[in-house]
Amino acid sequence: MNPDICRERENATFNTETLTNMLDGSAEKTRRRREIESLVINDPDFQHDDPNFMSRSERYDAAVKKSSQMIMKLRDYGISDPEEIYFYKRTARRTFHEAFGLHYTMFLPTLYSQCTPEQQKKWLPLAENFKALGTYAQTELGHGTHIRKLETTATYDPSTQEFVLNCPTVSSIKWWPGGLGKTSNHAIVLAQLYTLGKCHGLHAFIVPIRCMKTHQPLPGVTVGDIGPKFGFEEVDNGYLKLENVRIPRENMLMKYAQVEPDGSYLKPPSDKLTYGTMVFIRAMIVGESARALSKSCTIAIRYSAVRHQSELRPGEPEPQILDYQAQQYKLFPLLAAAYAFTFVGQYMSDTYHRITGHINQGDFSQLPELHALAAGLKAFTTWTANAGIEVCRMACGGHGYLCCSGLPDIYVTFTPTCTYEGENTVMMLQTARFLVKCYRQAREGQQLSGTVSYLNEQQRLQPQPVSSRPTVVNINDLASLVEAYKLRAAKLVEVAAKSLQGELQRSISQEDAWNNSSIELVRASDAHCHYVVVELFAAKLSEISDTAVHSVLNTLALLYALHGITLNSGDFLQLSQITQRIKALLVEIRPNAVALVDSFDYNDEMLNSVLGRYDGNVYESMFEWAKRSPLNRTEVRSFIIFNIIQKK
Ligand SMILES: CCCCCCCC/C=C\CCCCCC(=O)SCCNC(=O)CCNC(=O)[C@H](O)C(C)(C)COP(=O)(O)OP(=O)(O)OC[C@H]1O[C@@H](n2cnc3c(N)ncnc32)[C@H](O)[C@@H]1OP(=O)(O)O
Ligand SMILES: Cc1cc2nc3c(=O)[nH]c(=O)nc-3n(C[C@H](O)[C@H](O)[C@H](O)COP(=O)(O)OP(=O)(O)OC[C@H]3O[C@@H](n4cnc5c(N)ncnc54)[C@H](O)[C@@H]3O)c2cc1C
Repeated sequence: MNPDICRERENATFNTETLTNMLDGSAEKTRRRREIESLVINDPDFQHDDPNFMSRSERYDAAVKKSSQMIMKLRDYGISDPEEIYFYKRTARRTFHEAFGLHYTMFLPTLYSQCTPEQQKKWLPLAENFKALGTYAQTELGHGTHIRKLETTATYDPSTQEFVLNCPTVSSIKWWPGGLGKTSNHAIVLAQLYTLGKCHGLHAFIVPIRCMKTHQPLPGVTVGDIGPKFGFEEVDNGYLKLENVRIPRENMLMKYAQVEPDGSYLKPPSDKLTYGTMVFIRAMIVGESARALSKSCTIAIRYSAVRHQSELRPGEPEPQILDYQAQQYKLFPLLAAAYAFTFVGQYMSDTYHRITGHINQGDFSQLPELHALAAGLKAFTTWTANAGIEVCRMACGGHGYLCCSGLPDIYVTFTPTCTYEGENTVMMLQTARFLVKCYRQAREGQQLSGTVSYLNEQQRLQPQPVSSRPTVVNINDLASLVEAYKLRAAKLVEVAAKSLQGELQRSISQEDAWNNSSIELVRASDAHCHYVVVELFAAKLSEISDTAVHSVLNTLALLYALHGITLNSGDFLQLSQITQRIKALLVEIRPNAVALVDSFDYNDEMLNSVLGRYDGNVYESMFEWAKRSPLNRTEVRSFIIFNIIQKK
């Protein structure tokens, strides 16, 4: 064990196991999670070479094999709890996505949430036993964001009681769905529903695309892989062109909207229920932001504890780079954000399941807030985590740029979360739409609830414009900082609403006024989400009984909130002493940095990083990894070079 990293652990002021248990929910949950992870770690079937040493085709084949192995093994172990399945899978897939990912994350959830009981009776056994292997095909070449303009059509033929599916133009070819190119034999296809000559907008259909026996494409189906990408090399994101493909009427997902045998259309309680799977994934992505950022912090901080470089004081030994204030200022606010997002991810998941429970009982009243919250927090946390992973990579110097550091793979796998499941700017604008509506309701005296109730509070407290009030902050008191973020959010929502109002008074259209206020609208949503994160971090602290853990997390929460003020100082009165306070907090966190990342409890296999190894023996393992590179399998690779040298 590296002596530096041993010393770091000896210097910690809290018990990492206590914090790990808190993050898991209990000591028993930690035990069970580790037990499941060890099933993968000790399984020779999952000991394979680094995918970075493989070609794309080899990586895809290996991913399919791994997905298949996981299915068999989970069955053999009798593991069926969704959270335990997730622990097993994330250990096995390490930093990469799995070939059957979309089947689990979107195909099955769509069947669960949008099929009638009769349709579930038919399709769930097929899908849960992987006879029907599916994906979620919504995006087209011409449209990803603007789904109301998707062009694929599903036209009902009452004479045969079938839907006829077509991609009428090049721009209507389905493009991007994960697992579509080579893996899936079915797809949930989002298409414009036409019946009795009328278009009823976007609806979801189960479409067989490959023969369940031969896996060959079915008649009228052109399908394939879209080619190499920035990352996601294990995933066969694909294209799908449908030409007069006929499916039975019963293949339209009819829990909310129906087409009768005669073609008559029964509309849903809300036309946004078709968008339900997207809200689910957005809500789950918040937790993924926390995991990607916490992994990156674990790697960068452990490496920074064992890396010695440069000279702090003449004549003294080279210090640990973690002792540089600049290095701490890079990494510790990200560590704080990783904890903040861990708590927000738990809150978002709980809120999603609570509200969808009400929706399943027919209460749709909280759907708008769920949509706005999931959209905003997905954008806010992925933007922060995406940038943070890069900071962690660069904080590791040259070695961070090696694939064996784990950081490039974390980055290329995570970065599309800013785009897929709702491009982040578009998502922030969706949240702004909800905030402006709530602001107007508060002005009219309506009582708001949930995460926007502060808009009432600000109206009641002081009638004058929020923006005219000074932001006085007690920088040592988290409650005071929460208030500052609340006031900032209220101020920026008001600024955005007034910008819209001003544009409208210039008698331009609502749509142009909206577009001309987009900068303020995005800033208002960002401020709202930032307040929600700070508020939730503070609320979590009130649940912690262990004084040592409470103290270290309180320090992180203060750092997160104060650092956020310095990043947005224009929205707060730049309090000069904040920087000094931040420096003091960095010093406070320094002895606990490694213990704080240890508490995330990532085993080496899942971290997949020679820099972030638990034992800190980075150089030895880097050298061993490099020697395994395929280029090193022979001493002389290119005889051309050899001949040139000989000719000299
Ligand atoms: C099990 C573990 C899971 C872990 C998962 C994490 C890892 C995942 C790994 C890999 C998976 C990769 C997945 C990627 C898959 C995809 O990308 S699928 C495709 C995703 N595509 C999108 O997200 C499209 C984005 N665009 C839209 O959602 C919509 O076009 C829009 C919301 C931007 C606009 O919709 P539109 O119908 O035009 O509505 P508006 O006119 O803007 O607003 C009208 C009202 O509708 C409300 N609304 C909009 N969307 C929703 C919704 N989803 N739910 C509820 N309500 C919604 C909106 O607020 C408006 O309401 P008001 O009129 O009252 O203001
Ligand atoms: C790795 C990966 C996996 C994917 N998997 C799937 C999948 O499984 N299934 C599926 O259906 N799709 C999938 N997608 C597609 C993904 O959902 C879309 O790419 C995403 O929704 C963004 O849409 P777009 O590509 O049309 O971007 P665009 O909307 O064209 O974005 C381009 C720019 O236009 C801006 N813009 C667009 N509209 C507005 C507006 N109203 N106001 C202001 N600015 C705007 C955006 O902010 C952005 O800056 C995947 C994509 C990726 C990268």
